[in-house]
Amino acid sequence: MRLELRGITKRFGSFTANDAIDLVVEPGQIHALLGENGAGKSTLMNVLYGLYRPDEGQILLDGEPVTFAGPADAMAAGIGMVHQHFMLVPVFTVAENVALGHEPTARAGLIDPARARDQVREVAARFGFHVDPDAMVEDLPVGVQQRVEIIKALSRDARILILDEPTAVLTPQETDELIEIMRQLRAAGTSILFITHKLREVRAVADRITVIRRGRVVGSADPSAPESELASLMVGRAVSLGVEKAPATPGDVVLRVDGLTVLNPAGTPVVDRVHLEVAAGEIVAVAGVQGNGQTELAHAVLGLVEPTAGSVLLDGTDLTGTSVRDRLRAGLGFVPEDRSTDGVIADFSIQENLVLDVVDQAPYSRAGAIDRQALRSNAEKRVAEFDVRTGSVDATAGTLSGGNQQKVVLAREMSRPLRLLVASQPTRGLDVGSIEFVHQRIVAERDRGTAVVIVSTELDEVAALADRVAVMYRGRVVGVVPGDTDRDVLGLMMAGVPLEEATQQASQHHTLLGAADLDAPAAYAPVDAPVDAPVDAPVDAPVDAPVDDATTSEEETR
Ligand SMILES: Nc1ncnc2c1ncn2[C@@H]1O[C@H](COP(=O)(O)OP(=O)(O)OP(=O)(O)O)[C@@H](O)[C@H]1O
Repeated sequence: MRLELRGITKRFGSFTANDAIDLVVEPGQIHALLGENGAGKSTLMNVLYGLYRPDEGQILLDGEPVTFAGPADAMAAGIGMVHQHFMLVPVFTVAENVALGHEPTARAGLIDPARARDQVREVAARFGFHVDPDAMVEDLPVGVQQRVEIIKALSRDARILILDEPTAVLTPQETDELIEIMRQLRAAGTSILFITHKLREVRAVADRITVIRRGRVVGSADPSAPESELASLMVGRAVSLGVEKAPATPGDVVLRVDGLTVLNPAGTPVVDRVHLEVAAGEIVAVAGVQGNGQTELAHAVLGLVEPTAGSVLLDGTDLTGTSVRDRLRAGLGFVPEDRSTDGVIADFSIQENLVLDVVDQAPYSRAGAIDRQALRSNAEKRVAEFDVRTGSVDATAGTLSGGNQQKVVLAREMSRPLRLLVASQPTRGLDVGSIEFVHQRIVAERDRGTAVVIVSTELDEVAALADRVAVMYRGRVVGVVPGDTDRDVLGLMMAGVPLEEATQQASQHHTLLGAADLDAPAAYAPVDAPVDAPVDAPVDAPVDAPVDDATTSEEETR
């Protein structure tokens, strides 16, 4: 099916998020949409999926103009969308999730299990990928849950699939698998609109690239163009894709984690006797496949989870029994891995989000009263510094694009005097220009004498920042290696291969995107941590309930 967007304009109040956008996607084409944070990519996709009504412009399918009153119309016309936050019901099986709300497999609210299973098998076979229809969604790794979302869209005969930053939450191996699936879909004639900030992926899979800046199409690019060219087209200036960094000059130990053990509710150790020391003036990356205990380790340092054994010391002081607030006040900066649940409060203004932990202190509070002017001038400074794209610091965080929400979290956590910064996936969702800036800031923080822990599944990020890398596998730190260790070696260690063997194997084995072939930790009990849990959709919610972003929009009342 040929898609044409003609002159699409979408405004939010006086702000124009999409400005007369023209775009053509040919049948069986993978069309990448590139653009800096806040450029208007998600807005455009939400228009195409019927979540927003455009103020001007037309959508044409095979030359015929169409209008969508909601996602149900878009789906009926053959458009499917896989959101970043999956909309699956965790306690349902794959087949039940695919059938949910969909005729003819679900009638009068009742799902016919046999037909639902057949449908999953049929779609999976048609497009050449595998998913067990009887598996419970909550037991599946993120990459497979995403595959379920794709099957769900395909089972509703989607011929144009929108993937909005689908790889942001995937491991390198899952990313390789998704790219393979995208190729199979293309071969079967499905068109894909692919939003990503990762230029390597664009170059690996896209047939065509359209670049959007400040709501307008600014050009198209050839997928074979060098990354540096794509990067500068995206942000409108030259971007250095690495970060300048002098060797670290570590000082005294700031963070000392000693024999730390955290159990999940089932009693399985998810952090298993971990020892780790991080000195002032160095960056230690904790690398690992998602779900190997990194999240819980970070949470234990923050004080969100109670360890069953071991201790966390900050500047020699045992933090056991101290609250999160005490730790933040002692100079801990914390960037959570999931900004939307733990990083910003969507209904609070940007100004308020920038001072969440310190609003009751000077200069923001005096004699019990909040100094609004102090809040505002702080926000204006931070927004300019971190290039948060917003019309006003009074806007709620929920109206910001994903990347700009992440910048608010970073600006808040990195704008007070720190002893220790623990940042999980600090640049998730950021465009290349913003990554450059944030990486420079993190290195500057190190050079100021802060101890920095980066928790990352991105090997590029680990390579860019780390002075040392602690690799976690099944709750244990299986090795601490220098920051310039080969990424294939790191990848293999992340899959549980000991350092020596990993070094040997790495010279023989390379995957599509240059990361080592990782095995998911199959024998490892699924971690019950709240941050890793799939988003709970209420069972009776309409299948196409809009995403969080959309519900905070002016369209809510539609
Ligand atoms: N519901 C809304 N109300 C007001 N403004 C909004 C709303 N949704 C988006 N915007 C604004 O529109 C602009 C475009 O946002 P959009 O989410 O489309 O960007 P994006 O290109 O997807 O960015 P990112 O790469 O950060 O995800 C942003 O400046 C954002 O603040």
